[in-house]
Amino acid sequence: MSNGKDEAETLMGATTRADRHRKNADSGTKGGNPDGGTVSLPGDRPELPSPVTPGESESRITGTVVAVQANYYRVQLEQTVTTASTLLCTRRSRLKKIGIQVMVGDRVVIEEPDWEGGRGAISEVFPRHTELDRPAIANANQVLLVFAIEEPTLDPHQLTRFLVKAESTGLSVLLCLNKTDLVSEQERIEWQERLESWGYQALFISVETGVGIDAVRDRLKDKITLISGPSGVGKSSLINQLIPFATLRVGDVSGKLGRGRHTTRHVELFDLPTGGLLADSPGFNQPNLDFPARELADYFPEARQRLQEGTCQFSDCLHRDEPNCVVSGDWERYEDYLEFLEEAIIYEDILSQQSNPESSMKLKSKSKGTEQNEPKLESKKYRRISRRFEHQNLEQLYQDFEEEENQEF
Ligand SMILES: Nc1nc2c(ncn2[C@@H]2O[C@H](COP(=O)(O)OP(=O)(O)OP(=O)(O)O)[C@@H](O)[C@H]2O)c(=O)[nH]1
Ligand SMILES: [Zn+2]
Repeated sequence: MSNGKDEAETLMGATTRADRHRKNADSGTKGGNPDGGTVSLPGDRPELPSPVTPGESESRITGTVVAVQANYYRVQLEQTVTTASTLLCTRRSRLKKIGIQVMVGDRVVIEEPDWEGGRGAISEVFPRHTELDRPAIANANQVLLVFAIEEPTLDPHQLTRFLVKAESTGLSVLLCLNKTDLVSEQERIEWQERLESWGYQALFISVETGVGIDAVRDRLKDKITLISGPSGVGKSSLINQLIPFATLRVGDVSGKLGRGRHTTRHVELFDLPTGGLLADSPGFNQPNLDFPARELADYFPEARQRLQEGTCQFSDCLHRDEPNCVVSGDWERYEDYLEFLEEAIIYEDILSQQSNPESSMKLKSKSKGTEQNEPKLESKKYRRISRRFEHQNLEQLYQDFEEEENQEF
């Protein structure tokens, strides 16, 4: 953990420009998504420093942005100055001028607090340890992926898709299997061994009986954690256990209000009584594989390990049928790898069409007589894509266009 003095010297807005801001967020990364949003870390996934720190010795008021609403930022304070634990803040126009955005999860400095009115102004933003695009969140440490072992029956293919999506964030992945009360000990052990062969030490829990909840609590302590998983696995029930007396807030966290078309990138952080913050991650609940194909192997621990132990003959090997490939072969999820690879290649095609406006974009008239490029949809490649995949990607593309239009920056 960096100390306050070091951080003060590199505070964004104090000494840096907007591009430095991005560079800070990306330091220590390898590659990342072409949209620049997702941070990728090296294969061995070192523990990220926790950005949720106790109060600093300096007298400055610091806190963490827990929600963004229009141009207001709700900041949870690190110091208890009065009884107020949060302030509703604006962003200093100086920050806006130099292009520094404020995200949920950012650690910030607050000026001119109005304790009675519960207001303040964000004057500086600390460098980010991580930065995700979807959902938009800074400084997250890990993804808590929740699945049920029964009701719904655990589907290894669906689980793999969620795991790959979670791995693609570059954050640590913590897998949690709920509803163990519904299966025999034998069945639980079989799953445990299977998941270990995939490279995961899963936590087996039952929200119903309370088994394993303390272990989850322990793993979330002092971290910023994104919770993810399909419907009905017990995420809301787990959150209720982790944040007592927060039923109303849990309603928000579980995303029932937050998964609308225009709100999918909004995220809110909730305080864990044992320290740490928990965020819903709406973007992961329909896990599109929206990253370059060559990155996919990094998102399978089994493939990652093979690549650490050996080297493929071709440096650009996609591990399909190339000769002398160290990844292809006899491991359980290799078929999933091959299937996802095709999907990732299609995603790359879509991206390259986007970046080549002449061939792939058409001008569409917008309101007030303006025109805008939009992707042509009649490409042959599109016809080969399954309808569901096509629909999801287009929806995302359109959403991105809309959001860019609406952005104030
Ligand atoms: N038997 C058993 N049932 C559980 C357990 N945890 C949750 N459930 C039940 O599973 C159902 C779904 O739980 P939720 O917490 O709503 O699941 P969710 O993941 O939040 O679902 P969405 O809100 O649709 O995303 C509820 O009926 C819970 O009572 C458990 O450990 N064992
Ligand atoms: Zn290979």
